[in-house]
Amino acid sequence: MKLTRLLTLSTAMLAVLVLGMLGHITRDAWLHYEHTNTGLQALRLMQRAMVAAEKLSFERGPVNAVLGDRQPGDPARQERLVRARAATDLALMQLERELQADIGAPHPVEMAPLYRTLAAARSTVDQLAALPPAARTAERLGGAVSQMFALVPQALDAVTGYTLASERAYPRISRPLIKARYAVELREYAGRLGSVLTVALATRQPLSAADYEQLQALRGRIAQLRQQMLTPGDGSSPELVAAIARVDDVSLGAGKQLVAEIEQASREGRDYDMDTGQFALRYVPTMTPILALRDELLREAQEQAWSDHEHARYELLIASLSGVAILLALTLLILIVRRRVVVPVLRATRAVIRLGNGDYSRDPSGSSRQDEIGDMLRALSTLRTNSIEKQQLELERQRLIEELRLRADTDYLTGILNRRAFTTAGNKRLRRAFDRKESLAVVLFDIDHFKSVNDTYGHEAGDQVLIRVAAVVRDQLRDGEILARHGGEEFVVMPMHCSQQQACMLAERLRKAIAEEPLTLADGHILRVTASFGVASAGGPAAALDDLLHAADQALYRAKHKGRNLVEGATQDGLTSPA
Ligand SMILES: Nc1nc2c(ncn2[C@@H]2O[C@H](COP(=O)(O)OP(=O)(O)OP(=O)(O)O)[C@@H](O)[C@H]2O)c(=O)[nH]1
Repeated sequence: MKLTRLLTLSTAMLAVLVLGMLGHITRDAWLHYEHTNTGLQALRLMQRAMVAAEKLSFERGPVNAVLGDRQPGDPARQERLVRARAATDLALMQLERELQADIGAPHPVEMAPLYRTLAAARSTVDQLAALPPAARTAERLGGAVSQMFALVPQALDAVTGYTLASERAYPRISRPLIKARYAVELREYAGRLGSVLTVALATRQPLSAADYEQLQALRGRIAQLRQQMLTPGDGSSPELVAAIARVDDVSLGAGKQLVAEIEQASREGRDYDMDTGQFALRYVPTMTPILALRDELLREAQEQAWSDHEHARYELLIASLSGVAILLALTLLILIVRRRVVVPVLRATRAVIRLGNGDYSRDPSGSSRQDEIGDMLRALSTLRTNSIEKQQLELERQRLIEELRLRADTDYLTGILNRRAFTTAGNKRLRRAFDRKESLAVVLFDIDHFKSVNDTYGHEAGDQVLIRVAAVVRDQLRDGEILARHGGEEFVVMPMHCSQQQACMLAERLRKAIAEEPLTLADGHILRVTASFGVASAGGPAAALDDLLHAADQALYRAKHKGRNLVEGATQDGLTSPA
């Protein structure tokens, strides 16, 4: 697998793994954060439901006052009832508005039935209050009070439901929430304690046996709730301890005392020194410390919930930022590896391939990096330099070999082929002519009276004559026609395939050219030389080169003998067949 492909695959796999892991962590953090958001909303709903329950409890005070009032009633009492009902309606409306938002859990309160029950209870109260006091029988009064009692449990159900939802999101606030709910219940039962007296106070009758029983049960429940509010050493804050002390002092102290006084008067058969309205005016304020206690507990729970919520938000932020940082770091790492390792390695690979193919055009070094890759590139650069030197040496060697070969084949004086080279080239051409069944001829010529040139003008002049004659003949020949110095002042020509007659014609042309060419010597002398030619050809069954040369030599001898400066062709007798 190619390195780039491997890197791409590894990068993709790593990215998938890291993204998956980061996605999982961030999703968890997000879900936890969402969970705490839901918890906060549940907490708000719980508070609203608590306030609604409290207002429903509170409304019973003015109701009792109106039910025990004369006819026509006291406007102040009416006014207090109107205000209490408005406060209840506002609390219920706020609860309903809060419910509009979806918290992702079934709502434990149905507003429509609550509104219906409330409307019915209020209607009963208003009808009863409109009657003359004598017509308000204990039974009817008890029914109205019971209808008012029935409202609060519905709100308390909502409180319980939202308390559980809040606890799920914030397990740590479980204890203050439960205690706050106890406080709401405490307020309700303390209220009921006063409401039990309504019938007796309104009708100016002693408390019934059922009233005593109910009072007893309520006191037991209140004592139980009080017990659960504060257990020794449970780490409650000083503010909470103070709030409970105030409940003990005011609600459970003064409030209970007021109820006990009415109860005492009832037992003794005395007339009550207050009606329902006066009782409510004194009794209802004693329950305020319970609400203060509830608010203190809620404040504690809220603080804790906000702290947990902030922590969840912080964790989500950290998870998101860490994810982004890890992704950035990974991307940077991959880019660095790609730039600093993969790309140079690929460059080095291409350089090695180039060097292997003998392409030294580019230097792979080009880098001042001090790591292993830099070392490798420098080593490749050195290899390239060495290879270039080696290549140059090889070229030089080839050139020298070629030069030596040329020198071995070349006559040192005239620059034309020497006898050895002619023998090789001539034999080759003769074989080819034989294969192709072509005729071939040789022209042998010798400078006439050359000894006298040497003798007259000196050996060097003789050399110049040899050089000039070779040049003159060379100019007369076409490419492919061989000219060689056969020895001394003797030359040989092997034209392209031609007959003896054609060869004789060529020889004649050469003879004329030599004879007509004035030769200027170094000392200024001009002389003319002639040459004698012997021509021999091998047609049909070819002759060996030596035989051809021999026949040509014989013809040349005859030319000399006949007076020189002549062309003489060989006779067929002068040839022998090749072996
Ligand atoms: N200057 C010079 N002379 C050479 C060279 N090779 C051979 N000779 C001379 O060529 C001469 C050949 O002489 P001969 O064989 O007698 O022939 P010739 O004088 O040319 O007379 P014919 O061939 O009969 O016309 C000799 O004097 C050789 O010394 C050479 O390379 N340079």
